[in-house]
Amino acid sequence: MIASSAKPTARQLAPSLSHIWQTALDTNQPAALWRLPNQTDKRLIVHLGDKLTEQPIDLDELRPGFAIGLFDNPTDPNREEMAKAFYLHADLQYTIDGNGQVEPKRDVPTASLNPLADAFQVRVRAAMQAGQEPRPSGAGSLSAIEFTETTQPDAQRNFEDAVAEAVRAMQAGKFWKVVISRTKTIEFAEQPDVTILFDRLCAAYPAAFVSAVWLPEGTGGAPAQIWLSATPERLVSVEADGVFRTVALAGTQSAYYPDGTLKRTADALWSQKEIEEQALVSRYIIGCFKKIRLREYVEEGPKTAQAGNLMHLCTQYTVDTNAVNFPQLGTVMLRLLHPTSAVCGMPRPEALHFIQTHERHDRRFYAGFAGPVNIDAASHLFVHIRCLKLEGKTATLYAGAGLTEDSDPQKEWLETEMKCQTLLRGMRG
Ligand SMILES: C=C(O[C@@H]1C=C(C(=O)O)C=C[C@H]1O)C(=O)O
Repeated sequence: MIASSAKPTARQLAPSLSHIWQTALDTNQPAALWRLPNQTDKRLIVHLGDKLTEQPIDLDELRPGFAIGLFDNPTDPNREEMAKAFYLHADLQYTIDGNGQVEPKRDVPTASLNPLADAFQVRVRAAMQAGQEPRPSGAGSLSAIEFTETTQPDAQRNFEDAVAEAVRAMQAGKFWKVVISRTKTIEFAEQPDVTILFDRLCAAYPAAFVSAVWLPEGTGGAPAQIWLSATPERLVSVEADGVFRTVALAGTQSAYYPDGTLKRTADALWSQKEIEEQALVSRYIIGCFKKIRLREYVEEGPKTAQAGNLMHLCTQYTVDTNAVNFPQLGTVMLRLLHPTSAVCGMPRPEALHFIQTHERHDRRFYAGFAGPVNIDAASHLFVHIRCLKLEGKTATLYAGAGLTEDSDPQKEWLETEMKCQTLLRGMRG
């Protein structure tokens, strides 16, 4: 017999991303996996210990972790309350490089968590020894992941009725903008490996923030679920050097001509309705700066930005928090901005009320916010759109459209279809 007992290399001994992710699922430990826009490294954290609860998101105080906040959780802008979110601590941290090589970070969690951390590592090793081969990393993975769309016969009519109703309310002067959303359900042939879907989205959308968040049963009283997204919209970020960023993103068109060729961003034409819709979002952000008497911000745009299969109008805002001596700006702006008029409307209370009374689904984390906090001394929170909720083999996709009094219900429906395509195309790989 030819000996096949060559010593395993260090590489073969290292767990793969899917080993660690699967162990988090098997042990009911919440986990978050993400890749920042235009970066190669992916990050994974596992939360050990206590059940997740909603907590105030104070970027200056929280220990490293990942926040995921509900849409329907606005704070009263007149009270000094902080935005709330479910918060996963980075008790175990891993970096996954461009070749799929996993590097654990040697930060020991707090002493009381050590036994849990050890037990987790044992489970990961057991998964490896059980012969679960680490799959090749990257979107090139050949495993077919099949899914079919579930037909929802009344979905289009219900959505268009809600749009027509919103248009009437805006023509009557009740509010100026509202974002109405709908869902689309798909059924996977078998429970998908989320790390493959995540890798595919990363490869398809290098400029997006891509994330997958595992919330075990009972988080916020809900069944076990995984939220997956590839969002183009930054809500609030504060870099290690103290630079604060946010964007006003709105207006949507396909990034392709009808014959399938890609448009250049410079060739995108925008209607008056879209220009006004985006200007409302910009005005809202500037209104927030005014409220806190911040004058020294840099505004760039609006410019056309490509987001996967779509294009949007985007204005970027940056502030040097060191120069203006305002270290809490990120925390304060998160409280003031969420939910922005890009996903809710203006004025916010009226738009929110309309959404709550006219949408037939609970948005949960759709149009909430998600992202790493105090990881490598930086925090990056994104508006949680272009997302889906996975429960077993069933995924619910969410997509919305910003409406003004000039909106056409059928066009808005098509816009939500295009937004659903971002994830559907990306996941097909
Ligand atoms: C609400 C969504 O997207 C938002 C709404 C947009 C619009 O109305 O044109 C554009 C970008 C996003 O700010 C979504 O993708 O579900």
